[in-house]
Amino acid sequence: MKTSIATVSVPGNLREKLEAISAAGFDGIEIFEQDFIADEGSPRDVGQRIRDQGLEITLFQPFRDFEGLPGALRTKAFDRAERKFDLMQELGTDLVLFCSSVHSEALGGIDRAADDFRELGERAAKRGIRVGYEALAWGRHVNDHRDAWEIVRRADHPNIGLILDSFHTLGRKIDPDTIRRIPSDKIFFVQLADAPLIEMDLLYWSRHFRNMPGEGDLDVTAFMQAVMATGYQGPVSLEIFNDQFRGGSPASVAKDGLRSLVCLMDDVRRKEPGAQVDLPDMPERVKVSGTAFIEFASQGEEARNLAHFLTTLGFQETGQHITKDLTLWQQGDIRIIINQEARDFAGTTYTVHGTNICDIGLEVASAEETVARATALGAEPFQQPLTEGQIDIPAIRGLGGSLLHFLDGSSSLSSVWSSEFRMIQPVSGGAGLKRVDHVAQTMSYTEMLSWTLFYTSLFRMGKSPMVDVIDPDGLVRSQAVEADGQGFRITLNGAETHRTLAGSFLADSFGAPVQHVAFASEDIFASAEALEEAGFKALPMPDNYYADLVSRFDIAEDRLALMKRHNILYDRDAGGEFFQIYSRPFGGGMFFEVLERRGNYSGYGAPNAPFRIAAQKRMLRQKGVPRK
Ligand SMILES: O=C(O)c1ccc(O)c(O)c1
Ligand SMILES: [Mg+2]
Repeated sequence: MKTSIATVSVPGNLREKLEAISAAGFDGIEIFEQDFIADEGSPRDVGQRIRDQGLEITLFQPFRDFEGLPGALRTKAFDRAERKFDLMQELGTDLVLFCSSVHSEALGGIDRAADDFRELGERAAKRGIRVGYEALAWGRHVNDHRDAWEIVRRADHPNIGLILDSFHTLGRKIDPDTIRRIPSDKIFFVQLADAPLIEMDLLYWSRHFRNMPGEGDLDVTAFMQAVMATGYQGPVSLEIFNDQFRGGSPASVAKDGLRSLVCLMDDVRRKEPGAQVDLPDMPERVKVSGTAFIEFASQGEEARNLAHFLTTLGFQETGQHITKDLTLWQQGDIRIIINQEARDFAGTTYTVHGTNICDIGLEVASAEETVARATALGAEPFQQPLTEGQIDIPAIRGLGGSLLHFLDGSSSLSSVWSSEFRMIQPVSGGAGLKRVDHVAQTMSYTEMLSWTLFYTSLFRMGKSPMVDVIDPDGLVRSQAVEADGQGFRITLNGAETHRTLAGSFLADSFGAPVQHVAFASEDIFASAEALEEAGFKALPMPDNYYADLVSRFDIAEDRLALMKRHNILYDRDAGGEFFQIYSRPFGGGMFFEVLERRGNYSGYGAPNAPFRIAAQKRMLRQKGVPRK
């Protein structure tokens, strides 16, 4: 399988783009004409530079407004085509994309366009060039791949073929199965892009919101299944116009591109048994059933404060590591580790971020398969020297360089707690916190799609619709990614400015990955009592909040009084009810949340977010943290 990506998909200048695309491991590029024009090199030099990076030019694009023109305009279009053929020969590529015309004077008619392409095919053939025709979703007369195919079919020339682009087909809600009837030798090239479902003008949507397959809401898998069912064996190429990527890093955009492409093609071969996809085998997405542990890196006074904080949340120190400076804190099924080692991985993250969550342990169906799949998709396996008696737990790098460790039911891994920790007291019920409900990771907005792709390509996890969280000082976008069965949930919070609570945490901690952890209780009121007894101080919520709550929901007086007393926040959706208590901030702006879901409430209390963020900012100011 030949993998390719359009230069327009990657940020930077042409040199930076090529370097990143080559380093990511692509076989080729579609050279977007703008990127070539902006470069100072001659066509020959640029072509050579591309080949020197080990890349092939799979396509030159786009050629606009060719077909259907009358008289002199038609002659001019053919002349223009000849000039671009010259350029292609200098660059060293034989395939060009002609997109359907948007010219105000272009005339319609399938036969007229077919005649133009037949004549163009003759001219192209003399140069050994092939022309692919793509229906832009907003083309003036042709905006559907079925019409483009009919034109190509009637042009009936070996040098004229069809180019398919998932965005134009799926964005117009055209059934991708219509592709199955097209002969594969007439499909010259295939471009792939996904996009979030947003109602807007097709052209604007395409030029600003496309994203990598799997990052959006279009069924790119069904599209590619149909393409592969024809027997197509040509390049599979990403063509992504996206504003977030333009502001991102060339290396990570290119790397994500290859991850998304490999993941897509792996899905395609599983769902479309006839498809011939020559990719190395990899295990399928792995099921995550829960959070095995949350590990903090901390030192000295900060570590003592954290330990005390955990005590007020009902945790008890239950174990100590046999060789390392690690303490284990438990309550219900929750395990928290405080790692005070100065030298190993945790120590390094402490130096950079201060107290932070440096490692999350996940319970998965197979730890070995998780790492095998992650590696096949370009994630970085992690290893550090083991001390005597330490078990080698499979791990990879996750967000912000933090770690994800994987535990499964295999005997060696499941014995880690008993073999590596000396138990000092049994686990108690504490304040009734049962398990980790979710972990909230913070990142810059430009990185959000990347981490969504990371989780959904590795694990059996799905994303829920993005919600806007209104911070008094800016917008934070929040994307929940949830494991099938809901045993592990993560919210990805993308900050656009450092003035938001998420953004200032990110800036102050130099990119620490986790801002808060939420624990699930099965009786929030009992937990609130127990927390109070343990010395926990909730984030105070203003009376205005509760006055508004009673106006929006039917809440009995005595219950409202209890909620007010314990600073319990409330929400309800079609599935059920939701209660939350926030802690006060600690460390560099981290916090905990205690929550109870009743019925099938599936959200995260987004309507409460503006009020609790305002309350958190108030607390931080009272603590003397300057407002940015
Ligand atoms: O937005 C455009 O004009 C444009 C150009 C070339 C393409 O291949 C495409 O899909 C869109
Ligand atoms: Mg295209």
